[in-house]
Parts: sequence; C-alpha cells; structure tokens
Amino acid sequence: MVYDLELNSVGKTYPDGTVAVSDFDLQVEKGEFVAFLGPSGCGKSTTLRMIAGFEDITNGEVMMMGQNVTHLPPEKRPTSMIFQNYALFPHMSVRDNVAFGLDVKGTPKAEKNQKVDRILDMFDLEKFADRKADMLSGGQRQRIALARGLVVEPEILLLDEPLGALDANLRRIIQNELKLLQRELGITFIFVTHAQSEALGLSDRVVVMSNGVVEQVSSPKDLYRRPNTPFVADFIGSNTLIQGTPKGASSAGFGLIDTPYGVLKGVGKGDESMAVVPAEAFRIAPQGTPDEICLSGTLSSRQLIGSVGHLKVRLDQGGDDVSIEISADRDDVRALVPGAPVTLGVDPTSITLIHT
Ligand SMILES: Nc1ncnc2c1ncn2[C@@H]1O[C@H](COP(=O)(O)OP(=O)(O)OP(=O)(O)O)[C@@H](O)[C@H]1O
Repeated sequence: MVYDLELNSVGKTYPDGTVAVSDFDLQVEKGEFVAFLGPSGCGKSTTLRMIAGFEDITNGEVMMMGQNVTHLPPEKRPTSMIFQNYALFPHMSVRDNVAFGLDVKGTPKAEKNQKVDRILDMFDLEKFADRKADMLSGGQRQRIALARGLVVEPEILLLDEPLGALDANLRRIIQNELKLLQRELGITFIFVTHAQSEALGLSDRVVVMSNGVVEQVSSPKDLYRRPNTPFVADFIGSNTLIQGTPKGASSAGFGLIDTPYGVLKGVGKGDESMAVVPAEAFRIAPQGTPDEICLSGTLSSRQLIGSVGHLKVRLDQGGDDVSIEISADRDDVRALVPGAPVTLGVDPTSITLIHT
C-alpha cells in the first residue's frame, strides 16, 4: 500500500541538545484527517515542520506517495502549511497573498489568475480581493490563509493550530467549514492542536503525543474507549485510574486486577497493573447483575448541568475520588446530596486494563 504520508522512526534533536521528537512512526492514507494532540512542548509543531521540510530531521525518513522526500526543500514537497498566525503579508492585497505560493512555484500568469479567482470564489473572498490583508477580521484572515494554502493544490495540507487565534464561536463555525472542505476536496489534512475537543471532533485519527513520543494513534472513539497508556487515560476524557496487581485472566476472557477495591475485571490480558474507568461508565445503585463490579463510597459533590449530572464520589476502601457523569433526569440522582452513601456499578466491558 502506498501511503500519502509515511514517517519512519523520525526524530529531532535541536542543536542545543533538546530532544523534541523521538522515533515517530505514522502512516496516513489519502484523504485522512489526522490530528496531532498533546500538551505544549510535546513536539507537535516540530513534527509538522519536519513534514513540511522547514526543519531538518535528525534521524529517520519522510515518505510522500511512496517517494522519499526527507531531503527535499518545502517547495518541492506536495504539501502546503497554514500557520497559527496565518503569516499573511499585511500590506499586500488579499489577491497577492493568495497568489504567493503560485508565484514561488513560477506558475504562468494566466493560470495563476485563473486559480486565484477560483479559490477566492470558493471562499467567498472576491469582494475583498483588492483589500490589504491587515484590514480584515480574524475569520476573514483565516479564510485567506486557507485559500493560500489550497491554491497550490497540495496533496497534503499541514495546519499548525490554525484556529488558535479565533474566539470560541468563530472557531466552531470554521471547524465545521474545515471539515466539510476536507471531505469535499479529499485532501489529506494533518492538523496540530492542543485542544482536545477540536482533535476529537474533527479528525479520523488522533496521534496523542507527550514528551516527543507518540503515546497512541487511534480513532477518537477508541481513544475514549480504549486508552493504551496512563498518559492517554489521564489526558483524554475523564477517567478514574486505579492501580493494582495483575491477576491473570477470567474464564470469560476478562483480565483481572487486584486493587484496594477488590479484584476488578476489565478488557485486557490480565498482566496489566492499572484499571481505567471512564466517568460515564459508572452507574448508581445498580440492581447487581452477576458481572457487575460494585464499589461503595460517599458523595462529595454534585453538579447538574442540563441533563448531565457531574458527581464526585470518595470510595470507601481506597479513598480515591472518582468522577462520574450520569443522566440527571432520574429522581434518585436528583435526590442525592453530598454526604450520602452511594453504590456504584461498572460493567467490566467498559473498563480497560493497561500497563504502567
Ligand atoms: N529551535 C529550537 N531549539 C531548541 N529547542 C526547541 C526549538 N524549537 C522547539 N524546541 C523545543 O522542542 C520541544 C518541542 O517543541 P514544539 O514547538 O514542537 O512543541 P509543541 O507540542 O508544538 O508545543 P506548542 O503546543 O506549545 O506549540 C520543546 O521542548 C521546545 O522547547
């Protein structure tokens, strides 16, 4: 299979000795929307710049459509990059800003004008074509940056926190536009963000990074349902992490782990030492199916936001605080007050066992 983008053991050590990225492996298919997600300084932008060719790589190789592009300059790669601050030329017109990439490539004038007109039309920017870039709103500048990135018809569009400068409302609107645009054009998008909701809401797959290392590459759903590492379990969603000792597998195929709350069952082999329980997996006062895991504790806080109840329960034996998200439409949930004893049930299929 020929991938649009392939990173093989890519690493970057800056001249001052900072190891920004280590052994980054990734394969991206044509038309995929992939997000790099992780805390500040984890190496997302460095990786994106290495893909674009703005940063030399220290080891490994970058392949695009089966071709080794590791040593090609940015303008020779089938990529286009959009920066957080848009990097527009403020005193140049919208038209000239959009045409910039075509000028760099030496596109003949007639072809250039045709392509620019088409993309300005697509982004509804014709009426601003002669206006200077610094005389436009944030959202309009964002569209120009996108138009400028797409006018060169890249195979892969690289976006470095492209919505970071927008307010929450505009951000949501442009997120939707971006998703529709990507589907329509069928172009591969690599999108860097530190906003979890953005990564999970927009992309087909998410690469979670921490300290220059890839922690997990999964669909948004699997990142929630089946985190692979303690970092991901802590970073994504709202999980309770319970440490224990491995106890092998049950006859029903669950992994077993001995914790301060007794032996818990979960999805795993049984050689793992941590149980991850998502906040929405807990149930209150279960009727007690045979497979259900029961934990008892005391309600420490309760917040009802719309139809969702956010509860905190301190567990009796181990003393851990667990976060719970539960439908607030039930009378028994509404009746709970801090200090009340509660029994929590968890279906073992929603528990993931991981190595620590
Ligand atoms: N030119 C440089 N020289 C030395 N170290 C650098 C350089 N550029 C980045 N770094 C370091 O490399 C690491 C990764 O930085 P990078 O900008 O890739 O992270 P990031 O995940 O994109 O962060 P952010 O979300 O804050 O942009 C950080 O520790 C950073 O300080």
